Amino acid sequence: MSEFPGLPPFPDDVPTHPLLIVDYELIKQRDQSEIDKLWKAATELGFWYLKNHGVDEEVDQMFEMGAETMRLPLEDKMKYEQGDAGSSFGYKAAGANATDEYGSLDTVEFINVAKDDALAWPNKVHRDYPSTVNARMESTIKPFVQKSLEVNYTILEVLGERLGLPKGALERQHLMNEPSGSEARCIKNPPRPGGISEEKAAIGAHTDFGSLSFLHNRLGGLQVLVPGTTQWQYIKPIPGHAVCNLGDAMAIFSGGILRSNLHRVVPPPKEQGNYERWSLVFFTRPGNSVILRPLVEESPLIAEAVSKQPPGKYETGQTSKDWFARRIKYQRVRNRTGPETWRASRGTEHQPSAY
Ligand SMILES: O=C(O)CCC(=O)C(=O)O
Ligand SMILES: [Fe+2]
Repeated sequence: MSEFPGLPPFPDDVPTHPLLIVDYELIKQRDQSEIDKLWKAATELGFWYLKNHGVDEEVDQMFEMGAETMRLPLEDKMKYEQGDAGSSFGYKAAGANATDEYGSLDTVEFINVAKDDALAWPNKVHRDYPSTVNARMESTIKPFVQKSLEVNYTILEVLGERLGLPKGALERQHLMNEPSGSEARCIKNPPRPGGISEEKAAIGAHTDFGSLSFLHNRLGGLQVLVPGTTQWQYIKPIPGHAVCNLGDAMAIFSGGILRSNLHRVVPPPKEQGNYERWSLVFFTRPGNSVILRPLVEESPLIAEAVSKQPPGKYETGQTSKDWFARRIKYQRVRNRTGPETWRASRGTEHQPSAY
């Protein structure tokens, strides 16, 4: 099937950027040519499609959970708002984040559920959630989180091997029992009927903060800025194909061998713009105490890559927790004083002096 039921197809005459398609079943079997393909995608663009991941049913249920949550009155949702201190867990109202240095407002609502809260449920690690989240924590969110973790950890393990890291080296940066910023996010963007400029971003240009993002979407809107080009290009959603992308932590751990690429979300193209856009992401992020720096002592390949870069590049001096909190905090418009606030929220797309 090439289309999503009930939604108009992605228009034929809008250019898209083709991603490499990686087969998760073959990755699990450690098929070498599939791993070569994953490596090419991870080092060149940092984005790829992932098929045969086996999470489609849980994804559908997560979209139901998201719809139930977003239908709650705004005042109920605001009781669970993520706040301005640099935590992303909970609800984010539309317009809470800037999308650029001028302070333009984003248009999306998020419900973010911490992996730690989902796995510990009914115990609490980080915070409380709306009733619609609690009601589905056991039946929907926990299975989605568990399956997504399995997919992401498998991919990280394979990338770790290719980076020449000893077994378990990347896993130690993502210890399952250490609290982290890992989270499931359901995103709603309202219909944006024709006439609204494509440039009116729903989510501004950014790199992801953590290690690996596992994304599911049905309408267009996601765009990437391919290295060496200046034109944003759409990624076309394909049924049964998730989109995976690497975040800043993996670019840093690998000394820049792996790519954390800029992307953004704009209104879906043409007729698709008349529909609500829903997307769902699982973000795997390093443990809170992990210092973000290249793993040079553990891999000659990474040591060599770092030796070719300006000294200190990727030595952030920040823990994963602080890196993440900084990026979240300074994109909040309530913390904005001027363009410097936006710059303070940036990731590896900026030079170390901007960290
Ligand atoms: O909604 C999408 O397609 C992408 C969302 C995204 O980039 C993010 O939440 O970091
Ligand atoms: Fe993103």
